Amino acid sequence: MTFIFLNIIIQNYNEAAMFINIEGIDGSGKTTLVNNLKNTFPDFYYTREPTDGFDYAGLVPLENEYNSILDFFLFTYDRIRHQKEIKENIKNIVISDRYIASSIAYEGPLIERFFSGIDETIQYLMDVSRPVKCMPDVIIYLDVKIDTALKRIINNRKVLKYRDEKLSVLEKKNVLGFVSTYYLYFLKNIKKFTGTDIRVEYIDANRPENMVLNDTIKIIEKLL
Ligand SMILES: Nc1ncnc2c1ncn2[C@@H]1O[C@H](COP(=O)(O)OP(=O)(O)O)[C@@H](O)[C@H]1O
Ligand SMILES: Cc1cn([C@H]2C[C@H](O)[C@@H](COP(=O)(O)OP(=O)(O)O)O2)c(=O)[nH]c1=O
Repeated sequence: MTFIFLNIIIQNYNEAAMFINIEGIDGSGKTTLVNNLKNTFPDFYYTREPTDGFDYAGLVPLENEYNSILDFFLFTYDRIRHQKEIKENIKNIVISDRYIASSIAYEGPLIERFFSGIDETIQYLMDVSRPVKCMPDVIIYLDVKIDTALKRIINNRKVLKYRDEKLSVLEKKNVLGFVSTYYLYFLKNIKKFTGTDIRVEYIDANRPENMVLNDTIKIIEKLL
């Protein structure tokens, strides 16, 4: 009996590893941070959204007034398929470059027009996200000034993503303003919207990448 009991404890312990999301607007430095983390914590499992199987062709141009509803469901469909990969690796520590908070932040502002405001919008998006069973234990948000992020994207010729090719820099700046508002509101009220105790950590990502990395390492080491 003891052996079975011990085995259950070990199993639960393994499943109780950690799922960390790295979030932030385009150009906040998520990909750079994740690449640096891979050198520091090579044994963690790294993933990202949109996943490699994402249906970019399904996205509709921004000018289509219903694009955000369709985009939200495309990203959520991608996330539901992503569950298997996360569950299979959760015995370890899983780090995802973007996850559910990205859908709230990017699709929320454009869907708000169907609702009375940000609260009702986010509540709706979380309701239709119920098939997403893996929720993060920790969200690390890279907080960056929009102008700083835009400069990084443009200077490094990081094409404004698929939906953004047609946007002027000013329009993209405007979009990222709404995205930041939704990100910060969602994260500030994370317990209300998710019903779970997700730990949120904010990192000043305006600073050089080594400082962002060091802060992140300190956060993760405290969690281990
Ligand atoms: N802390 C930083 N300071 C200055 N430049 C950075 C920093 N982090 C990333 N960059 C640069 O900014 C650009 C966007 O970074 P990236 O990691 O791709 O951002 P994201 O994945 O959040 O869109 C890259 O060219 C990268 O080299
Ligand atoms: C995961 C996700 C990403 N996105 C957007 C954010 C990015 O602008 C774009 C592509 O993400 P990504 O390839 O990660 O670009 P970035 O380097 O900016 O992080 O997809 C959503 O709109 N909703 C989502 O659910």
